[in-house]
Amino acid sequence: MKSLPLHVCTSSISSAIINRSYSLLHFTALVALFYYRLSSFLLSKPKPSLPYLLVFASEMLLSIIWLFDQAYTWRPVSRTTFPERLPEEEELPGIDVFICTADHKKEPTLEVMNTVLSAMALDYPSDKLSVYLSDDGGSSLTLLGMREAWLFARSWLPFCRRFGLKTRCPEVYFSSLEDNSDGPLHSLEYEEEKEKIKGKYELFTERVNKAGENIGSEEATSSKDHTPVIEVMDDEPKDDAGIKQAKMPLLVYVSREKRPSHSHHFKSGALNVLLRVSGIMTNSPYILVLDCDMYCNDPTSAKQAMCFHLDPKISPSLAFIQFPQKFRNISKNDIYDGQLRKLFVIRWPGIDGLQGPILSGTGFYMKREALYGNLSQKDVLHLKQSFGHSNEFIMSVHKIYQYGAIKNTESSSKLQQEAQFLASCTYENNTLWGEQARVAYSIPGFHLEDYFTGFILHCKGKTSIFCNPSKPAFLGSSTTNLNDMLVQGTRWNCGLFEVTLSKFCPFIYGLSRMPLLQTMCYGYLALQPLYFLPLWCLATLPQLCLLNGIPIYPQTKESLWWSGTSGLSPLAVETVQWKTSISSFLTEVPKHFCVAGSRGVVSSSWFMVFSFIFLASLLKHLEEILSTGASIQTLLNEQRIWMMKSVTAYTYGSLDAILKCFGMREASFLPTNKVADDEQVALYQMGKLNFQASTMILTPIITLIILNMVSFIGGVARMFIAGSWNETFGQGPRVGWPKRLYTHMQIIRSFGVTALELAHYRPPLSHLPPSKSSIMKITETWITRIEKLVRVLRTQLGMLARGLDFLVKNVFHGLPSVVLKKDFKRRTLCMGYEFRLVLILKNKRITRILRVINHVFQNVKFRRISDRNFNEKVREHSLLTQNIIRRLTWPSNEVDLNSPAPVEQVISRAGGFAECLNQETIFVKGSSGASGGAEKACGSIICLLGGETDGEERSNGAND
Ligand SMILES: O=c1ccn([C@@H]2O[C@H](COP(=O)(O)OP(=O)(O)O[C@H]3O[C@H](CO)[C@@H](O)[C@H](O)[C@H]3O)[C@@H](O)[C@H]2O)c(=O)[nH]1
Ligand SMILES: [Mn+2]
Repeated sequence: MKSLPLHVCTSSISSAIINRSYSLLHFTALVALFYYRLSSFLLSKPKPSLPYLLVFASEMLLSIIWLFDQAYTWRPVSRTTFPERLPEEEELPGIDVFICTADHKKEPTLEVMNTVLSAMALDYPSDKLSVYLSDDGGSSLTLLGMREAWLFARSWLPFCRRFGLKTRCPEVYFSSLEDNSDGPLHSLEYEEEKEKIKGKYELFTERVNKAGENIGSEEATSSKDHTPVIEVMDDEPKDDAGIKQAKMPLLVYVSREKRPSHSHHFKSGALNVLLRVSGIMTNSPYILVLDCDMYCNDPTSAKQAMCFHLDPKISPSLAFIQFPQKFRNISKNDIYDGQLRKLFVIRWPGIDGLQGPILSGTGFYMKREALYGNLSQKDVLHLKQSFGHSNEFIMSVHKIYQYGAIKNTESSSKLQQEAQFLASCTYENNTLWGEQARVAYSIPGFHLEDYFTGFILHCKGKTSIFCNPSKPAFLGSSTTNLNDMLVQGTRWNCGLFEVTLSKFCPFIYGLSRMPLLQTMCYGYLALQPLYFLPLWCLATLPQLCLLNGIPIYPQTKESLWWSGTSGLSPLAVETVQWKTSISSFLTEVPKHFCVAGSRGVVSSSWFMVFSFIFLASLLKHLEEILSTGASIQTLLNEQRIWMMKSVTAYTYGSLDAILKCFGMREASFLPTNKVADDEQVALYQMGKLNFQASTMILTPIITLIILNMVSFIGGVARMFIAGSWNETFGQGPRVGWPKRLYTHMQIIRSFGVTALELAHYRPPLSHLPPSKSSIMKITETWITRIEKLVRVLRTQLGMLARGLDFLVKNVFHGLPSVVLKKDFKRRTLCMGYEFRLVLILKNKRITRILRVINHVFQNVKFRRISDRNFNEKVREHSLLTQNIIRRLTWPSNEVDLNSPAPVEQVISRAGGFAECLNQETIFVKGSSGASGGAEKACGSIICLLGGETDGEERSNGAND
């Protein structure tokens, strides 16, 4: 038994593979995008407009945030625990449960008490369990509620234990009784007992509610100004005399001292007080922290957590076990993404495979020692500096768990005094509380204690574990309306961004202390508030540009003509004259800049990269959604709420943080409203967005919606009226014949072109020295008049080609293959000279043309390339021209206009051939029907290459 593991960790290999391949692909595309952006920025004249630069910056920021997010997907794991293998109950360590409440109006006392009761009823030895409630409101109602809860617990806990209830939050248990499968069914004893308990529960609720009505509003000020109140619930029952009392966990009410002149550090302050007070009372080695609305849904969570804490292999560095935040009030549609799906379903299991999940505020079992920090070799003076002046507490820091001290009535008044001292608001002055470890709030006015405390712990080399059993361990209440959700989001993002702006910025403070991937995870959250910048840009700029007809992408008048020959039909590409500026640019800059040079020129096909990035991220999101069993609707909801959050919560959060940083804003923590409003809940359940929100929240959202609608309608209308489609979408693919740009087919084709480009990791002509690139300088109308083409080519080539050999060596050098394609259906023959030169000849008499071609290439000295690595098909294509020409009857299916050889093959090729493979293609189009156009074309090529032909053909193309 002992040797069996208490828990196992399974890493999901398949999803790691999917995630990593996606990341890699997407990353490549992003690099391509920046390459394009940068090059078109360098090349475009005049320099791009401000909107262009802003859009560029937005894309950069989005990509950086995306990159950090990838760390979460690197190594997702899941864990299983075996609580039945834990040691005997007597050997289990103690647990102190900390519950925080702050405001009895927003956090109904009855609900808080239900959380308290469910924690007391945890399936854990009662003498090892203690529950502390911190009441920041200092409300007499809460104290009264605690006393009542204590009384009710006397009946409730034995009932739970006796019948082994699985639901131990009384409210939930009684409200779901009809469909409750808990307890031994049909047992008369159980039914009887249940009715009795139900009566007691009703009595309990009645008393609490009545007290709530009487309390009035006199408490408003007292919540900010009162002495510490600490009360241990232990009144002995008088009425049930004779019945042997069941063991009960300790229950303590703590309301720390509050003074308007002191900062109280919100929840972190409250938790630190509990840490101290519990230290001198029970000093349990483990601590469970709960929000007041988060009840224990699965009583076994404590034992599950112990499966990790008690594993000697991992426990030395282990700081806490984090359970996911789950919510009882999520509707099926979950329009506000209240369940924070991405966080707890994707990110936390992901980071669990690294150093461990980020602390999430509630539902975690923390090792007390981890919060105290390094205690070794410290003298009393140091300890006092660090922990304050309570001797009792300093002793507790070193003491192991000692339960029962407070049962002794004599010492209990002393203890009470000491506890009050520990809960006073001056106790922390001139100590290290809030710094180092503890519950950290080193940043003035800081309230995001969870993220920050976890961060500090991880920086100290501690680890954490994410435990996500199928039965939710804890259930809380989520926000169910737009306003609350965005207010809460503002608070979180303000906190996150405050850390980013402080000296604890994860990129600086974390990087040297944590592994890179873990830092990236923290970094993602640190940057998340900044989503607001790109979203504001992208939600306004393109729209305004569309409306005003300003092309947002730089218009490149020059466009390199080239074509791809992937599986798609051969493309003809518009030729636009290169401007001399660019040509000279090309000749002047070093070769790799030539890449940039030609790149900007082919802006069109980069449309593909944009589409890829967009589609890939959507598809990945979809994959995540489907693989975790969520619905498509969830995807839509998440996208929508992300955009809404970006323009509101993230925006205000970041601004708040910046203002706080400059001391222009006071710290505040508005607890989330936990009182359900029936009307709101009804709307939420129906899946309707509730727009009853503050103007602060609504203004940006509505403004943007209107702007987008107006721009879209206005922009499209304007384009139709003015016919300025091309200008506006100047970035669209410029593939096709002149004058007939932008047909849908050409747009589709351009995808193929870009795909090829991507496959080769380089733009067209990038391999050529600038001087040779200029061969491609061709005038606009070449395509319509073959003679003109030839003339141009001749003049261009003439500069270089002093002879055929020279030409072959310098221009077509290293081109390994001739590619042929015969398309019987369209009756075309396509012949490519390693994609550099392709002839498309419409002809019925193919053999005749072949003869001509044969003639052309007879004069060329071909080299045979040696390449053992080529696969069969490519090898076939790599044969020299003669070989192919010799076989006048083609093997019909085998010879295909192949797509370019895969990059590695090209690279491995000897003799510099690697330099040469690319897809530049010259098309010569002739029609066989009309007066031997094909022959003419061939003749032209022959002339071009310096071959000899009969006079007729020559006279057509070579007059000048
Ligand atoms: O001055 C304060 C303010 C709040 N709280 C308590 O803190 C808890 C969380 O407050 P809530 O209003 O529910 O905020 P949420 O945004 O729902 O809480 C999330 O975010 C907080 C950080 O902003 C974390 O502390 C929480 O654990 C996490 O659930 C509640 O129990 C409050 O009673 C205090 O004790 N003192
Ligand atoms: Mn909450």
